[in-house]
Amino acid sequence: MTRRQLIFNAFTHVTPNHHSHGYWRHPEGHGQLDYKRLKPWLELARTVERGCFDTVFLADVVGVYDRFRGNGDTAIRTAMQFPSLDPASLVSALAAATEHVGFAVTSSVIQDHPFDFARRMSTLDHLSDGRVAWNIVTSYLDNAARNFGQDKLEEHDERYRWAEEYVEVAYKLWEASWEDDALVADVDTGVFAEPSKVRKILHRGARYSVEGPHLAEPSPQRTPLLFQAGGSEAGRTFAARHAEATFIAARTPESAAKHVADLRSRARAFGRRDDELKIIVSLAPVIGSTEQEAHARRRELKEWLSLEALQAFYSGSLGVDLSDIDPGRPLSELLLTNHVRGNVRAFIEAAPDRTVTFGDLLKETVSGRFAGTPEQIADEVERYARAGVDGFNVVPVTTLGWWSEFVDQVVPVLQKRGLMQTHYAPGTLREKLHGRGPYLPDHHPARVLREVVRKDAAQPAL
Ligand SMILES: Cc1cc2nc3c(=O)[nH]c(=O)nc-3n(C[C@H](O)[C@H](O)[C@H](O)COP(=O)(O)O)c2cc1C
Repeated sequence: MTRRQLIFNAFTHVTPNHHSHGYWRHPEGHGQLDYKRLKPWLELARTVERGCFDTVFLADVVGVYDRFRGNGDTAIRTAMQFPSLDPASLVSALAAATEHVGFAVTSSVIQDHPFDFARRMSTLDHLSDGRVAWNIVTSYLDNAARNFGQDKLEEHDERYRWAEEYVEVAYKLWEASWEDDALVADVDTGVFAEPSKVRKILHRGARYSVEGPHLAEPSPQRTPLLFQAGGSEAGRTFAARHAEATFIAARTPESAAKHVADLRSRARAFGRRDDELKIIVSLAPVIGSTEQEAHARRRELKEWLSLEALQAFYSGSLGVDLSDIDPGRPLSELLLTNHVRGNVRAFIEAAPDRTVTFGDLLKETVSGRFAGTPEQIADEVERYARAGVDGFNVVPVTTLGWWSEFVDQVVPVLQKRGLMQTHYAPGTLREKLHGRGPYLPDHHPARVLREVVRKDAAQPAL
């Protein structure tokens, strides 16, 4: 392969069930109940590093899924992304146990003040020697909004406008507050940092007013590597402008190819090169030593899925209470009714097989599960790579401890085919993924802000 090998993220969530809702009850899923202890996470990080994964990707939501039947009871009863712990708190421990693998932390713009958040990410970037990424999310749960002082979630596109200001504040702190040569630590003169080169950012915007300077000195990457997953018009535009890696929810290579083409043309319109935005899809493989074994295991695992938990999950993430859609009805029938609208209709229309029931679709959709031998899984990876995707969020089928199965059985096949790296490139996470320097390119909006802040700081104070 001429280009860099594909990206592989170990997709996980500090909770009993991330996407395989119901599997905490399965004998192989019990390990996930240890999500609140450090040891299994250290094992996970070491295992995926042994398999040359690019990152441990920590998903997060900051509320309970309370759209289904208008309350959070189902999520609470079925351990559906609940309870959950703070992902950022894990990272310094995982960084101490590893040397190369990166750590992506999900954090919503609705949850932390950007001043505090920027400092926390700079801290983690320092402590991990530049291995941190931020998954920028805008939240989709009303309960999350109410946890942070709002009556309900802001309207969808307004959340992306909010995100624009949020990243602007963070960028100013990361990129523009400290000049590269501000820190001198000169023992003879007693000057640690040069005050004229440590700037206030003087941000005044619709939601935030932040004086600065940034309390953390520049970290190895300054701005953490930027992940994002926007499916909507506003979300795709945001990804095309800011993200260095974006997730797309594609169920077939054909739909992935369309989405890739769309994102590439949007990114080009922002003056970005194609390789500046990596495009990632989910891969949730059930592994078998034969195809029959893999399919039998998949059928067996499917029995453990909790339909209720899935209804609660999709009600929350699609933003529609699905309790009035009979899960036993075939999709073709549902499409005939006017009752199913908006993104639920789009969700059903995108199903490759319309003869299945709605309940089956929910089960099939959890993470795009694929069953096969390691060779067949590698074939599937190749199909998506040919459609133009740059990498995969690998979703563990059962539990925290599942990773050794993938690393021991599938990774060697991927590596043999040149699809996955066999060793890590040196440097920060950004250097490993993008093969250029540790910082964002100078035309990225974060770097452009350096000049804006310099000019603002040069204005005489009023
Ligand atoms: C692979 C993947 C991972 C995601 N992880 C999270 C997450 O951890 N937390 C979250 O709030 N949203 C997460 N999302 C949801 C996105 O942030 C976003 O809300 C969703 O893709 C819909 O995009 P839109 O708001 O532009 O329509 C994820 C989406 C995808 C496809």
